[in-house]
Amino acid sequence: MMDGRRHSVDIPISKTLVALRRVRSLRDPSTLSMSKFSALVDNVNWETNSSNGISLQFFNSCQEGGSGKNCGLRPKNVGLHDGGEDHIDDFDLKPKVKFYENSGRVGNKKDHLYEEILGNKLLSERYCGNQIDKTCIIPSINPLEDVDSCNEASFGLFRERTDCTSSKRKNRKKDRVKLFGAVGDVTSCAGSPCPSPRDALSSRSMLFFANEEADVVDNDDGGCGISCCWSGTPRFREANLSSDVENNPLLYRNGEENAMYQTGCLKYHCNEITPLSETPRSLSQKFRPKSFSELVGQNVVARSLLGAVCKGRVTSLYLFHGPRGTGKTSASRIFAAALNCLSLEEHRPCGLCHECVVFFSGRSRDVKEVDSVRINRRDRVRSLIKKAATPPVSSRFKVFIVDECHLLHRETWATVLHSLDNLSQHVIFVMITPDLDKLPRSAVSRSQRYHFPKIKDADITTRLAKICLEEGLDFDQVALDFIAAKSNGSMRDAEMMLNQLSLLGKKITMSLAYELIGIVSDDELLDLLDLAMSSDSSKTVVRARELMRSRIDPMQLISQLANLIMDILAGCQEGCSEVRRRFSSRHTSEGDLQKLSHALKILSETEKQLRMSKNQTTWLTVALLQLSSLECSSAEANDPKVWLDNAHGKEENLKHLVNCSCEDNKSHKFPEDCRRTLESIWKRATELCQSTSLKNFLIERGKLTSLTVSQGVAVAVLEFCHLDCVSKAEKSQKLIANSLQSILGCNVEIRINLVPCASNSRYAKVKRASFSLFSCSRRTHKSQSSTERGTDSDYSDHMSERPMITDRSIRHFSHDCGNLQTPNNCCDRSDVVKSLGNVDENALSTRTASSQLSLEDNTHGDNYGGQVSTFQEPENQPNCFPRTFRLRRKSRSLDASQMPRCAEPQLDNKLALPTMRRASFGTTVTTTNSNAFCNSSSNYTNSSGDGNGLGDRGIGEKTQTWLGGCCLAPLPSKMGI
Ligand SMILES: Nc1ncnc2c1ncn2[C@@H]1O[C@H](COP(=O)(O)OP(=O)(O)OP(=O)(O)O)[C@@H](O)[C@H]1O
Ligand SMILES: [Zn+2]
Repeated sequence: MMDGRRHSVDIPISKTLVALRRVRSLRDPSTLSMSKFSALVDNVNWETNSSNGISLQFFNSCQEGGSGKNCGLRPKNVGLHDGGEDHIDDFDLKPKVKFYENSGRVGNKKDHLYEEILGNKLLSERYCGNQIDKTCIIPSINPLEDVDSCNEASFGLFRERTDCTSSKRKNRKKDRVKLFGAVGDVTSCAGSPCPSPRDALSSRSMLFFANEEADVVDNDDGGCGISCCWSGTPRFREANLSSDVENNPLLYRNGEENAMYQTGCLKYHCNEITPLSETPRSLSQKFRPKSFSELVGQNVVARSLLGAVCKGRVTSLYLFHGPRGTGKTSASRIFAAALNCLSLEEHRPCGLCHECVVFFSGRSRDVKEVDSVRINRRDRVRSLIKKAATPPVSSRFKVFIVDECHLLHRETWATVLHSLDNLSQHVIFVMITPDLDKLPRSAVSRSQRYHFPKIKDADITTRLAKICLEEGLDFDQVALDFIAAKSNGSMRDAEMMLNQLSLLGKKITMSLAYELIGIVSDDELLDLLDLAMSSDSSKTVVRARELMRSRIDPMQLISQLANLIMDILAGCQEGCSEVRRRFSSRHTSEGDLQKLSHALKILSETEKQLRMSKNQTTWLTVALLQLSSLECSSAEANDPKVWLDNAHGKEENLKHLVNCSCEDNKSHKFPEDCRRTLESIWKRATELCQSTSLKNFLIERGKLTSLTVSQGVAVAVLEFCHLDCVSKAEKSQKLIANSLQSILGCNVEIRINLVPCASNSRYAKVKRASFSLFSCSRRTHKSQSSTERGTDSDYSDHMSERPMITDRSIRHFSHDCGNLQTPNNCCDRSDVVKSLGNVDENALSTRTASSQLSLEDNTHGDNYGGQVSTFQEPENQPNCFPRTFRLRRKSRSLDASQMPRCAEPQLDNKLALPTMRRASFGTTVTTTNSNAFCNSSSNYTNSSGDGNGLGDRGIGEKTQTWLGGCCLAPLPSKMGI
């Protein structure tokens, strides 16, 4: 059966010597040291002659039909001797180095010859189909055998392939001589704890005189790209394993088996391999799950796969997809092992049976991991299919695991899918990808898909704790929680982090984790967020700089801040740290939550900017500063209560800006707060104006009387006492808008009112009600009772200070800033003019007439000192606008056709002009003096007392058409100025 042959191959002497030197470094497989090989090399039968030739005698064993021809020693040649049937003799007598090549596979009949090198017992294994001859002990430890099959451990020195009895091989591998100086699979040697399949390429470096193509490309698979089987395990290394196994051919003892596949890994180093250590490279490798029960957080998948195995209901194409590091590759290997496990128990793979042992030791010939990049070549994929078509060597199934299968070309997919039907039932492809969308639909639909979701933090923590205990690592539970939270559902990431931390040799604590990972602690983060939201600009900037100067990457910081805010908004439920809980309990008001959600928006925008920016630190600082200048656009944010919540003690906070025009001020402090806020904003805005004259002009003549923030747009109402001032302001409106914009951080619409002062005789003469138009704020307006007003000394003072404004001239324009859209809801200019009675038409800017007349939202049922009529908006038109309101002086009612279900407004005859308040959920038309912020009756008197009011003139004869969903509100008194 055995055919020992002797071969001679020409090898340059220098290379030979180098090779031999390397051989000396080979280590003992039983201990992962190469001592045995050193001994072997020491005993190499050197034959030299004067012409610096060197001859080595090797034996190559081919089990089929070898001729036993000896290749003699030749100067400059290395003679490789085939071991033949008398190989033991050969072994004993002649060479000190012998290798046997097992090339025989005829049909289903496979004979394997194994030999332990140098004195170890010769073992042989014979396979007849899937029948394992009981005399067989362990397959394929023949060092040369699986160089061809690219799968198995090889202890090889030189190999001469020309003598292989297979003529096919002869042709293919002619004159190739290789040095295999390693324990382990030379051409694949991937995975845990050996390098991953991607590292297979590095195995090239081990090849000595090799033709690269022949080396890297598997010989048996014709270069199909199959890189290994169970690449995640070290190769067989136990020299005495065979003898152990001999006694117990089908089962290993637990410990041995574990030890076997958990030990050792290889390091490729300049053309040679030296074992790095006896332990796996990382915790991740060491603790790679080896059974379904070890697969954390993937219970459904595990149960389903196990069910398929146990019930024998397996299909030919599986697709494992899901985020990285969630166990797809591990599961595919476990699945492959389970499919071939010989155990009859439910618990499969058992890890004990022959198939399991072979598999986990990385020597299975029926489970292959395929390099999806390499397989893309047409010839390779064909070769793969051809290989798949051959029956399994010893197992029930031939399993091909294709990791990163999204890298397969369409054609490759097509070939694989096409051949699926033709392949036998025993062929199974397990495709793995993190991204299902990148696969052809046909592939997805034909496969059985298994989704591997992100692993829960709690599961990760438990696993980490277990690892720590097994590894004897000291740890703080919170640190593990933290690692789990940072690993984003990836067990691999978590284990990697733990691995890094464990290398420090200290107790695994939070601070260590922060330091190593380069992130900000919760304390620091919340401190920064607090500062940023408190509008303490300088401290915020200082703190942000400190953090970034020390260690933090702006992107990291921004993502941490965003995560933190999300946690707080979510109510700090799961796995939330104590410090976060404390923070969120401090920020419970709706206003705070609005502010936080707006902050989240800013951060997400900034993150995009950061990606493209080189100056990330600056952008981040800008973003942090913006966090304090938030505007809230939601209805809740416009709730006066929210406003009041936020107003106190934070004057400069932009939250103060939210609807400073709100008159729902049961707190008398409100107007004062509001006034101060507006003053402060106005001051800052004017300071930003570059022109000194404009600055002075604005400070002296202008006033910011209202600021309404709605839907991301701030409407600023400015007042000037003189028409000339108005004109001047109009000319500079862009500059003003820009200044305000940079303070408010949002689009600004400017409206300018002419509000003649008492001192201004020219305008004092024309005392008419003034109204201004501004965007609705969706806030409810509740009236104050006159008694309340009476006691409101501030308010009374304020009112008494201000002369009644009777001028009806309106200046109203909007400035389109950026993407601000000015609503198109315009009223007819002539109507406005008409409605204003005897107002000087020229005093109305054309823009006024074309601008939006707003109806301010109000809740149904509100009234203003008994003078207000309220009506609801149509049910089917909540919040809709533009709306049309018709006010008829004659009927003193709203046009019912336009306003269904509206109550008749109680227009006061004496009123000069109806002031429309905003409408959102309900629309209220109030008849009030424009100057009367709170509609006190005294104001009406004053208002009507001028005799120029509409009431006298009878607006009913004229029709006002108001289009638009905003408010018409009296401004001067609003801010209590
Ligand atoms: N579900 C899991 N249970 C236990 N360990 C896991 C799990 N998922 C991943 N790991 C750990 O992470 C390592 C990598 O896992 P694996 O290669 O199976 O992930 P993957 O999903 O295939 O990742 P990728 O898509 O990046 O290839 C394993 O060695 C193991 O230690
Ligand atoms: Zn088993």
